[in-house]
Amino acid sequence: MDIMPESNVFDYEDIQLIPKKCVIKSRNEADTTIQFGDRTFKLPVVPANMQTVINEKLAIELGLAGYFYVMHRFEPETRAQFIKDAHAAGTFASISVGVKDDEHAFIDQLAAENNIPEYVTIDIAHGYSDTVIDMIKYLKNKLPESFVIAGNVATPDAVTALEDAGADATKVGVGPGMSCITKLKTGFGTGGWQLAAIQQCAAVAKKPIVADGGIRYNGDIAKSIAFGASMVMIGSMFAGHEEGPGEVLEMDGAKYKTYFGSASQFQKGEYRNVEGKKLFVPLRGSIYDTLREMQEDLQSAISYAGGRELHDLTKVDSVIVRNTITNGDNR
Ligand SMILES: NC(=O)C1=CN([C@@H]2O[C@H](COP(=O)(O)OP(=O)(O)OC[C@H]3O[C@@H](n4cnc5c(N)ncnc54)[C@H](OP(=O)(O)O)[C@@H]3O)[C@@H](O)[C@H]2O)C=CC1
Ligand SMILES: Nc1nc2c(ncn2[C@@H]2O[C@H](COP(=O)(O)O)[C@@H](O)[C@H]2O)c(=O)[nH]1
Repeated sequence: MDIMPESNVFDYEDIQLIPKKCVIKSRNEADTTIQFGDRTFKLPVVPANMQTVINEKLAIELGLAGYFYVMHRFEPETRAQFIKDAHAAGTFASISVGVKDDEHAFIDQLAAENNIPEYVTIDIAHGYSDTVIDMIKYLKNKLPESFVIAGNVATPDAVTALEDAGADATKVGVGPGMSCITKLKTGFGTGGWQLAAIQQCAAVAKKPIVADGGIRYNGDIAKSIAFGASMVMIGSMFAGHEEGPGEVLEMDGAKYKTYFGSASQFQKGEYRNVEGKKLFVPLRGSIYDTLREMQEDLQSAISYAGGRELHDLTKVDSVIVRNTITNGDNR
C-alpha cells in the first residue's frame, strides 16, 4: 500500500494564502463572476443538491437572481415538471439524477418530450464507477445539449475516467461533508485532505472541477478556487436560511433548521447503507445576505491575491500552517 507524502496532505484549515500587492482601488472592482457551461454566474458557489438545502422555489429564485443552483433528486416524479417551471419562469433548469434503471426511462422521457435541462448532475456517493460512466454516456447520447456534472470522486484517475466518458465537469469530495459519516463507517474518502484532493484532481482536469464538501468559512471558497476549483458546492453553510426547506425549530430559546445527509436514515426512510447523519444548524436569516457576504469576502480575497478576477486567486502562493489559522479564537 502506498501512503501519500505528508506534504501533499492538507485541508482548508491547514492553509493560508499569501497576499500580493493590491492593484485595485476598491474591493468593488474585483470580479467574482464565473462562466460555468454556457452561462455566467455571480459567484462560484452553489448550494448542495440536498433536500434540506434546496427546494424548487429557492432553485428558481436563485437562477433568476444570477446564481447557479442544482435541484436535488429526492422527489424524482417532480423533476420533469420542474424543468418546465424553470423555463416558464425564464431561467435555466439544473437537475440531479441517480444511476438506477428507472433513471434511464426518465431521461428517455425528457428527450422524447424535448424537455431539456441545461445542467444535469449525476449525484452518487462513489462516482468512480461503471454505472456513472455509463450514465454519462447515456446522458450525452440522449440529451447532448445538457451540461453534465458527474461525481463524486476523490482522485485524478477518477476525474480523467469521467471526463473521458464525456462529463463536462467533475465533482470532487468523498466524505468531507458536515453531515457525512462515510469516513467513519468505511474508512475512505477525502475527509481531512479535501483541499489537497482538489489540487491533485485539478492538476489533471481538462474541464471544470466542482469542490464539494468541507466548506466552513467564506475564506474556504477562495482557497478552493486557488487550488483549482471552478465552482464550490456548500451544504451546511446554506442549510439554515429562511428561504430554504424545512421548519424553524426552537430549542432553549435559539432557532434552528434541520440538515441531514442524503445517505442518512432520515433521507432514506430506513437504516440501510447509512452514510449520513442529521444535525441542527442555527437559523441564519436570508440566504441573499449570506451570498452578499460571500461575494464581499471573495472580492476582498481577490484583492489580497493582487488581482481583479477569480482566476487571479490561482496565481498566489500558500503556506501550510497545520490547524493554526484561527489561533484557538473559535474555542
Ligand atoms: N459526497 C459524499 O461524500 C457522499 C454523498 N452521499 C450522497 O448520498 C446520496 C446517496 O448516495 P448513493 O448511495 O450513491 O446513491 P443511491 O442510493 O442512489 O445509490 C446509487 C446506486 O449505486 C449503488 N451504490 C451506492 N454506493 C455504492 C458502492 N459504494 N459500491 C457499489 N455500488 C454502490 C447503489 O446500490 P446499493 O445501494 O444496492 O449498493 C445504487 O444502485 C447521494 O445524494 C450522494 O451524493 C453519500 C455518501 C457520500
Ligand atoms: N458522506 C456523506 N456525504 C453527504 C451526505 N449527504 C450529502 N453529502 C455531501 O456533503 C456535501 C455538503 O457538505 P458540507 O460540508 O458543505 O455540509 C454535499 O454536497 C454532499 O456531497 C451523506 O449522507 N453522506
